[in-house]
Amino acid sequence: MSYLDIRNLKKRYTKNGPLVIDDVNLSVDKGEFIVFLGPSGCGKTTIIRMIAGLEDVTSGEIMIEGENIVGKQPKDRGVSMIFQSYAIWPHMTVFDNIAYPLKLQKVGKDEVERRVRSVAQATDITGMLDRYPAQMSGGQRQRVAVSRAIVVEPKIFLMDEPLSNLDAKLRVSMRTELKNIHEKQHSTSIFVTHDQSEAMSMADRIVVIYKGRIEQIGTPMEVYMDSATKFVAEFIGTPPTNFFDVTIREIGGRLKAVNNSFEFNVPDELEEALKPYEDKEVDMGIRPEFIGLSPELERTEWHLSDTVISFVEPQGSHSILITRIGETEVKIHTTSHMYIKPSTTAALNVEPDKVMFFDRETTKRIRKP
Ligand SMILES: Nc1ncnc2c1ncn2[C@@H]1O[C@H](COP(=O)(O)OP(=O)(O)OP(=O)(O)O)[C@@H](O)[C@H]1O
Repeated sequence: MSYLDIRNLKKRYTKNGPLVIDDVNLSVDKGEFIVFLGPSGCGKTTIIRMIAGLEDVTSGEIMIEGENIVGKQPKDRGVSMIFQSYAIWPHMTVFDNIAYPLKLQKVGKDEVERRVRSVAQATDITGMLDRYPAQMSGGQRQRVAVSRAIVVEPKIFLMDEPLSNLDAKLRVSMRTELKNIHEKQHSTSIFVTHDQSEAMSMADRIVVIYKGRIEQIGTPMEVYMDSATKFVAEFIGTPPTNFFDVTIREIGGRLKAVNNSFEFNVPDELEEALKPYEDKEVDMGIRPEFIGLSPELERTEWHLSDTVISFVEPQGSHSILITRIGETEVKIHTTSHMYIKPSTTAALNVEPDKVMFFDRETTKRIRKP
């Protein structure tokens, strides 16, 4: 049994309405930092509101340390939550804001003093305890909201897009701060975001959610390098994965992924997995950094196509090149500082073990058996 176990969780907002959460299962270990990642409307907020007890569960169980908390009052669940709009009270000092939940729990005065100061140290607002929220910046107010949520030492700390009201620069620095606070407090945290770079930089494990279902659970590197579905490969990474419509065919005794623009040799290790797809259409995905460019027109066994580069977007450390293969726009992320001029003709070769194929119907990755 894990620290938090979510089993067969389902949610309908109305009796005959759609299942907005459709059989979610998740186990979280004590001290983990979990990020729920997915597009707007996929159900992230609904799940954490059900954990917090702010929303009814249609069916399923939410177990914390082996006890099913479904049906319990929010205040009895040992869970704290902060929101996008950090609701702190304007008429109270920072100290009183943080102390408030402890006073509700009738914690003694000395203990309140000790815990507020200890949390304020972790969130780096010790010098501001006598201020009022109006005298603070957005980032500082969000730190007060975090302090107030963690001062009660919750079993689970839930955060619903807590950084989205902050400006871009502060957002990035608050990521590191929140992660630091998490490390110091050893809290078990669930953080909701639709921003994949926020998820990648903060999570121990990412839960990718789409249309009320979990697409994949994994470390940031796992969901990036080993995407389980077409949605995950598309949603994670900037620029996103390039996709091609291809048909699997045997040509000259070799399995190939074919369309009007290329005949690409299926990598050896995927031959067996792709054999049942012969004469069927599948989606082929390649991340922009796994397409190699040869202006000398050198073609390897894993040659995709020759092409003319249409646009170049220099990024300093690398460039993003934009081209077309047939009807498909393709983005290439160069791995060096080399500058390629627009209108350059080049051969595109692929790293064979980085090519992904997805089943058209299930959208799942076709893996070697
Ligand atoms: N109170 C409600 N009544 C009916 N439907 C709702 C209600 N709240 C949310 N929904 C629907 O449930 C689905 C999931 O919504 P939810 O807010 O959980 O998504 P989300 O992933 O958190 O989105 P966002 O990133 O935009 O906040 C959506 O289709 C939404 O329209």
